[in-house]
Amino acid sequence: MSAGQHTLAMVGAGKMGEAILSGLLRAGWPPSRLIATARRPERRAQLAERYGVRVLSNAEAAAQADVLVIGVKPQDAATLLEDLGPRVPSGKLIISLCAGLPTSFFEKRLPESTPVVRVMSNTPALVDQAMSAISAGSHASAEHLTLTEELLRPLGETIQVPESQQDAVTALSGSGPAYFYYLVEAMTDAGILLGLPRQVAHDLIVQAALGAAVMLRESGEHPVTLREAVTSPGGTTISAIRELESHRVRAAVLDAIEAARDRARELAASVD
Ligand SMILES: NC(=O)C1=CN([C@@H]2O[C@H](COP(=O)(O)OP(=O)(O)OC[C@H]3O[C@@H](n4cnc5c(N)ncnc54)[C@H](O)[C@@H]3O)[C@@H](O)[C@H]2O)C=CC1
Ligand SMILES: O=C(O)[C@@H]1CCC=N1
Repeated sequence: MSAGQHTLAMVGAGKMGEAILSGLLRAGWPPSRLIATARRPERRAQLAERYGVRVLSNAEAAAQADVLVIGVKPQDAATLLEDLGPRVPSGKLIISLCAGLPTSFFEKRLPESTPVVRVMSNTPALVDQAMSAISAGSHASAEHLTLTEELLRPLGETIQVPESQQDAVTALSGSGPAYFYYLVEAMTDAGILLGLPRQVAHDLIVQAALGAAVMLRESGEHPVTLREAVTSPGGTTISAIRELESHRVRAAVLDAIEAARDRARELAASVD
């Protein structure tokens, strides 16, 4: 069955859920085949008004949709499934967006043999530039993986990874946009330090980031080669690079991303 015939429920439609729902609508999904659930009444009203999707209870969503995407925080997943898990009818595909939680976490809380696919996406789904990494649980078939890829492809790139790599993917790519925003904030502050108006500094950095990203993707060159092309002998860039090196920024990046990977593991350990 192709993605075009399914009804999808976003169970816990927060930031990621909204990014995915809005992307599916942009890709041509009719609102009648999309369902959202949310805890707060104001959020439920907002989703119905903003997107025209059906906003139902979790149990109604599980009954009516054939693909259930779990978009709650990892810390809320056990509570959600305690109530919902036993009520999920057989034959549904469960797609989890939850950082850290293994497919086995869901499998043990759902009716036997329920197929579960684990996905780590990221917020650039809002502009169809996500990277969604996909792994099969023990009852998910190649068809379930293909269907999940079809669902997510309008939102950006997709890649299949072994589930053992998902915590690393989460640290690198799920959280990745935040690292770039953090760098943009810091670089904008540097522009202000040097006397530029905030908006000018912001615009300069955003365009530099965009240009660098497009060059990385389209040139196929190694980042070192691209950086060397900017770094003139005796010029300005090497003076900045020397400071970055003396502050051990590369080591800080390695440590930061390892800490994010460790946190994904902790989230899983804390809920079992
Ligand atoms: N925000 C991000 O950049 C990314 C988040 N993720 C994962 O996506 C998931 C969602 O993250 P966000 O969208 O940032 O969180 P969020 O807090 O914005 O959204 C979660 C939503 O689930 C709702 N919810 C919680 N319990 C519920 C229940 N029992 N029934 C119905 N709704 C319920 C909350 O009210 C909220 O609206 C998390 O598991 C996170 O690990 C993955 C990749 C990137
Ligand atoms: O910070 C988090 O836990 C989520 C998962 C990846 C990105 N945001």
